[in-house]
Amino acid sequence: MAAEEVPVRVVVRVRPLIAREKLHELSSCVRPILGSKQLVIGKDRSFTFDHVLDEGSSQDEVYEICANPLVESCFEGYNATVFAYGQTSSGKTHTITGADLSAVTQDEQGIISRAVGRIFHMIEVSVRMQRIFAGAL
Ligand SMILES: Nc1ncnc2c1ncn2[C@@H]1O[C@H](COP(=O)(O)OP(=O)(O)OP(=O)(O)O)[C@@H](O)[C@H]1O
Repeated sequence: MAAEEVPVRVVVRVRPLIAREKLHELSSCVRPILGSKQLVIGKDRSFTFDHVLDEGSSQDEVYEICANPLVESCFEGYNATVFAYGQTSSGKTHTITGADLSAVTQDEQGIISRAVGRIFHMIEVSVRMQRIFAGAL
């Protein structure tokens, strides 16, 4: 298996403040600790996860950490599920499907588009290799 063999991994992604939150001068109530897997909530309540991604994390980084090892393990016969959980407006849709479905750029693509792209890429590579081997026989 490409990923470490654990049944469930929990990754926390902290999203940046959005326009309406800035407009109301709200501030973030969570603080990722740089270089660690910890997140501080409020003043001093810290929690540890498998990964903590801060406000600056890219869609690509999220995909590589949360989904790609699982997508690749599917080609070794494993089943896997990725789901987003969080309160309303926490960024589930942004993370899973992408920034804005109507005009999504490659950088903004979410986990689903990236996973489907990767699966087709791996199928293409596998077909090419089969052709090369068949030609060599
Ligand atoms: N990582 C991010 N970077 C920039 N903007 C983000 C990010 N995550 C979410 N947003 C923005 O925050 C807002 C809420 O995000 P989103 O719609 O994905 O939340 P949700 O959890 O799916 O909400 P709901 O449960 O209400 O459907 C959107 O305007 C989205 O563009």
